Amino acid sequence: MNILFRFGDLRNLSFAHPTNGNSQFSYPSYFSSRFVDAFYQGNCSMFHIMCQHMRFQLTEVEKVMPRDTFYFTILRNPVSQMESSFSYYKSIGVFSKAKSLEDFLHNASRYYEIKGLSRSYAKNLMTFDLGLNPDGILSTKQFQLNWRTVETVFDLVLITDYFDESLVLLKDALCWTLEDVASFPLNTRTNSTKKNLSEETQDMIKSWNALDWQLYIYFNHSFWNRVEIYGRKRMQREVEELRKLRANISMTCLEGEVDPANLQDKSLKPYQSGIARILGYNLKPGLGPADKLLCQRMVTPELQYTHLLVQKQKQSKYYCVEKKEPVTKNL
Ligand SMILES: Nc1ncnc2c1ncn2[C@@H]1O[C@H](COP(=O)(O)OS(=O)(=O)O)[C@@H](OP(=O)(O)O)[C@H]1O
Repeated sequence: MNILFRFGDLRNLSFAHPTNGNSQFSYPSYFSSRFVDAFYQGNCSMFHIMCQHMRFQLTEVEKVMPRDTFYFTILRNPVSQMESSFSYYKSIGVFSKAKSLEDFLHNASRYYEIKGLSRSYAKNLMTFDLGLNPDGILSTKQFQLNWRTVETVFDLVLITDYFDESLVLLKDALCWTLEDVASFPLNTRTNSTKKNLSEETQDMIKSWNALDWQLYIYFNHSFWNRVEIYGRKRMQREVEELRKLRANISMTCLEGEVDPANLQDKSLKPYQSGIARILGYNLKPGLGPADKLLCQRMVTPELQYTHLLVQKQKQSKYYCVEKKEPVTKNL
């Protein structure tokens, strides 16, 4: 999200933000155009970028975004995702009574309620967020239906586990530069709040999240097909370049990644959730004004950056993107 925020911020592009300064579009409800600031108020017809948390619903997103919008999403291995989700949302509804992730998995039918408000965090989270049914039947046809829906809607599906390769494919698809996608990991947890999982627990997570697991396997495969088409050597070269660039920016900007208690600038403290301790960054002292702005933006957490962009957009009286006529294709 930080990459999109910075790209739009630098170019004064307009963002579709959630109403009332929220960072989510009334999640876990399905996305609705009513949840978009300015659009709801009728001040602005179209936006350049929409990237905040939502449960995706194409028909409503299409009301807000231009016809030629590029849609992309990112999937993650459901095993590490569930471990992360449990630590982020341990204190709420669905996980609150479970003594551990293992306890939750062993007694899932007791803890998980299909109508529960926080159930999205506990089962097939990606399937849910993509607007599909997380409690769907486990059949080959259902898996295929999910793959096909996702690949019809999204122009590009990235994989968190290959973050740098993903960034290279993204910048290529959008005709951006490596500078545009150079970024630091954000929302990283301290090691003490990460848990190593046994083989047995990993297998239980895969079968509990079978719809996500099938999505992940399919798109992991299609991701590497795309890399093949891009060129393995070319990919390797560009990933190396990206890592060098990140290392250089890090030398300029960062003193280090630290526990939130040790942050010098408290305004850069990431939101802390559940039992997770989310790390932040201390910037190098004595940065010049231009470097300071760039460095600060690169480590500004999601909630604070959203607030900055909302304020900026309000002051500029909502610059809008013209709604273009639909392109009729010969089908
Ligand atoms: N660059 C990069 N490469 C690989 N992984 C990364 C990167 N940046 C963030 N992360 C990991 O993503 C997890 C947080 O995801 P999000 O930023 O989407 O969080 S949130 O949903 O907005 O709360 C969180 O995972 P966990 O640490 O396992 O919880 C981050 O560590």
